[in-house]
Amino acid sequence: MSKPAYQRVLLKLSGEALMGDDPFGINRATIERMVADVAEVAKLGVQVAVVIGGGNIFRGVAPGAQGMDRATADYMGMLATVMNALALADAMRHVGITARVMSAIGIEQVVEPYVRPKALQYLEEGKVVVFAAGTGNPFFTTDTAAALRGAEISAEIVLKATKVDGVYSADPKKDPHATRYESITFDEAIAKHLQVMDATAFALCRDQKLPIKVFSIVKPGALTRVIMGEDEGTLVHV
Ligand SMILES: Nc1ncnc2c1ncn2[C@@H]1O[C@H](COP(=O)(O)OP(=O)(O)OP(=O)(O)O)[C@@H](O)[C@H]1O
Ligand SMILES: O=c1ccn([C@@H]2O[C@H](COP(=O)(O)O)[C@@H](O)[C@H]2O)c(=O)[nH]1
Repeated sequence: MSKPAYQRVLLKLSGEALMGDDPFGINRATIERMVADVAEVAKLGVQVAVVIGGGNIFRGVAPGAQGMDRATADYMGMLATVMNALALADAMRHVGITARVMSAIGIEQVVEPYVRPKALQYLEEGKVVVFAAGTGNPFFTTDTAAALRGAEISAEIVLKATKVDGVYSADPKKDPHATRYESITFDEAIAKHLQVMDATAFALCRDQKLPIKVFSIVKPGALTRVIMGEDEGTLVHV
């Protein structure tokens, strides 16, 4: 069998995708399927760090946050990602994966704080590290947290696992004529205002020469195919 194309990856899991077909929250079958995908690549010896979103629970820019102080709403959003991270680590434990949740916000009774050398140690020990609470700062997103943590841990690539199977010329959920790119440069994605990730995340990855692969978390086997370097999703590159 051929070898994985990467040794260390930063996997950004969409919070929204965790809902499955439910209107909000965490769908059990969906989280179990996602974790099975992660288990498959962890078994290949790939070091996996995860950043989980919070869109299935709360977003600082959601209608429910209207009238709230933005920073307060954003802290709520970050706390939502902590809940998802706990659920994810627990689901991993059920399938025999040792996971460690590290939070960018101090919440020591619940999870340990993010300490970079400790995260690197866990990865080298073969544990999956789940980064919770985004960057720890309001006015950012978990996509930016993925870019930041990916650069910090010297990941070879950021894998954005989402509900769509790549980067399109327009939001494929809104425009049926949108076409998918096989690859696209960071500058092009930013210039065209492609909303699949925020511009801050694109710019950080561009400056750090950290490629991003956008692919579907819903498509069976897609994560393993990406890890094996097979044709899947869209590569965003310098
Ligand atoms: N040009 C585009 N190409 C592909 N997807 C796009 C584009 N523009 C907008 N989108 C939308 O971007 C969304 C990205 O989804 P995703 O759930 O990963 O977002 P997210 O904000 O990172 O989620 P969460 O915050 O829950 O983690 C897709 O659902 C897709 O409809
Ligand atoms: O660094 C961060 C990360 C997230 N937030 C807030 O949390 C929600 C949920 O994150 P998503 O990336 O949208 O899944 C986000 O909308 C922000 O409100 C943050 O403030 N800082």
